[in-house]
Amino acid sequence: MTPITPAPSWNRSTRSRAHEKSEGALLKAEERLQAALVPRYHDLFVQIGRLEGGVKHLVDMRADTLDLLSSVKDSAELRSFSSCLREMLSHWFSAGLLHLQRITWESSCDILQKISEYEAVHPMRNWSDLKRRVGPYRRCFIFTHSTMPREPMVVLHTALTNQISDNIQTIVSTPILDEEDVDNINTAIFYSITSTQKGLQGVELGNYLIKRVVRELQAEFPKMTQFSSLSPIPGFRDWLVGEINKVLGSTESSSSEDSGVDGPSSTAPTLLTSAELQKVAEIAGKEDVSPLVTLKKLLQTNQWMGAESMVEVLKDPLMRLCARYLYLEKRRGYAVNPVANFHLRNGAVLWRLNWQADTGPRGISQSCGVMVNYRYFLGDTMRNSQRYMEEQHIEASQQVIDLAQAAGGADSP
Ligand SMILES: CC(C)(COP(=O)(O)OP(=O)(O)O)[C@@H](O)C(=O)NCCC(N)=O
Repeated sequence: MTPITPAPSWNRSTRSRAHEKSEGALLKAEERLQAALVPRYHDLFVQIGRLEGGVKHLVDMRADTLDLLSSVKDSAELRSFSSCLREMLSHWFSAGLLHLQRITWESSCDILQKISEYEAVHPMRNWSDLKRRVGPYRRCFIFTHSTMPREPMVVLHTALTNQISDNIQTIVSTPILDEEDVDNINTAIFYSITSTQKGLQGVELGNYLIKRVVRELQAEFPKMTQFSSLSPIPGFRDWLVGEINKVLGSTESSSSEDSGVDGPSSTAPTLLTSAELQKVAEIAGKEDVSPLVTLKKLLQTNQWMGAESMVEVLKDPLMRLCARYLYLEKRRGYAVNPVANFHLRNGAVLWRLNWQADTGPRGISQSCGVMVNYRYFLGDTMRNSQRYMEEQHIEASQQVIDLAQAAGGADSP
């Protein structure tokens, strides 16, 4: 075999110089292309951001853009405008530029008033409610930003307990206790989080705040070992009514088409077992009406809560269907429920469904009174978040998985 003779040194250096030159030219061309792709309004945003009140103006401008996007048909230009703003705001509102502040009854009135007004999850009825939320066995933390010093950007309410709460009434309606017993605290329950600036949607301030507060609480309570949310399930009741309509619609269409072949009703999603439906009809005293029609009306009017026997018979199907809604219903591969998507993005586990956890009118109307614990196992959050974001994998407890699988197993209505 002919030995490969190395090229003379002058060839090698010439070749490497030519290679470096072409590399350099390529990099310059790439920089020119990147600059050309930056929209002109990007430089305008930079100028505005440098002005007094400019960042707040850009936050409000993005909020207006999001409102526009929700009202007009999908506009690529508007979407690009919004994502350019979001990208810049995410730099200006990065974790290192946010200031953590604990709110107590001694905080200034204007901040306390905003905490009350911004509360989006469990609205406060009066000053006593507010005092309870910042008093013993409670922690309220906010992020502020130097461009809006007296504006809570995001608010997190936490209850300090000795177990993972399964009921919101025990948190927001308990009498104000005199003082905390540190030995009685080993768990943090995140029961309300609200991002107050619509223009910062997608900047993930809530995610930053939860992680920062965990560190804060670990420092204050070294014995704290459990971190979990107690979250609402907005949209579950409406989703369930939609599923009932699908079954009713498919039953009507299959009974009207006398094709003799399995119509949509044989593939319509199963909701309740025949036995469950029969009990609903008996208890409601509507045996001459389709049990699903009766159930739909009971759900839409919250009347099912009026009879203990009805509550009992609906517990199993509603828990099954809620697990299916949270664990199996997806939009573009991710959880369809926004609160589930938020906590799963953070790396939490879909850990436990709680029956009759929120029996107030709001809880019954939005989720048939069911609430969910998204549990933060600190050593696993990064992996869980990565698996959710990259593989759409939802980490869930066996209770949730069993309930969701049972939802698929109920026989046809
Ligand atoms: C759930 C929240 C806090 C998530 O906010 P954040 O972490 O900033 O996520 P994103 O809005 O940037 O995607 C936010 O969506 C919100 O305030 N939702 C309404 C109140 C609620 N907790 O459902």
